[in-house]
Amino acid sequence: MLEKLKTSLINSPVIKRGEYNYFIHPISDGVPSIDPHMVEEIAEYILQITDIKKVDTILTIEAMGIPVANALSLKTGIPLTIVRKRPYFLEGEVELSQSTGYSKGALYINGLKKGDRVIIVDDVISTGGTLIALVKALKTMGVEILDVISVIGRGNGYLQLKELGVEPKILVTIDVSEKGVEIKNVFGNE
Ligand SMILES: O=P(O)(O)OC[C@H]1O[C@H](OP(=O)(O)OP(=O)(O)O)[C@H](O)[C@@H]1O
Ligand code: HPA
Repeated sequence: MLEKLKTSLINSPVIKRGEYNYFIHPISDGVPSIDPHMVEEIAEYILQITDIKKVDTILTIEAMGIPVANALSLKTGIPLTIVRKRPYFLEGEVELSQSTGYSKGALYINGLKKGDRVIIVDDVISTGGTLIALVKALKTMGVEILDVISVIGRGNGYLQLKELGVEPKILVTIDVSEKGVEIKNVFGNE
C-alpha cells in the first residue's frame, strides 16, 4: 500500500528553513523529478477512500497540490480548481492569508460559488495554517467540503482542522527531524 510514496519519503533529504526541518520530496516539491507511477499510486488510493461521484470540483492549492489533484481530475473527468498565490481581481474572488512553518502570504480563490461541492487535495499538512485558512474561507462562501485529503502529514496542525469539524484524510503521516524522515502511520492502518 503506497509503497512508492513510503519508500521515497524515508529517503527524503531534510534541510533547515529557519528553525523548521523541511523534508524535500517529489510530491511536495517537484524535486527531484516526479515519478508518474507514484502519482498514479496515490491517485488510485485516494479514489478508494473518497466518494468522488458527488464532487463538483477537485480543489487544490498552488503549487504542489496540483500534480495529484490533476491526476484525479484526469482519471475522473471532474474539473480542477486551483487556489492561486496571485490575484486576478475578478468578481467574486476571495482572498485569504496563508501561513506555514516557514512562510506567509496571500491565497486567492476564484471559480467557486455557494453550494458547490468540493474535495480539497493538497500535498502536505503541517502546521495546518494553509488548510485551516482555506476551510474557513470556503465555509464563509457557503462551499460544501465533502473531504479534505493530504498526501503527507506531519505535526499536529490537523487537530485544529478537526476543531472546525473537518477530519482530514492523511495518507502517510511522518515525523521529520534533522536525522531524516520516519513513517508514523498510513491511512487505513490505524
Ligand atoms: O500545514 P502548513 O504548515 O500550512 O503547510 C502545508 C502547505 O505548505 C506547502 O505549501 P507552500 O506554500 O510551501 O507551497 P508550494 O506548494 O508552492 O510548495 C504545502 O503545499 C501546503 O499547502
Ligand atoms: O517539510 C516540508 N516539505 C515540503 N513541503 C512542506 N509543506 C509543509 N512542510 C513541508
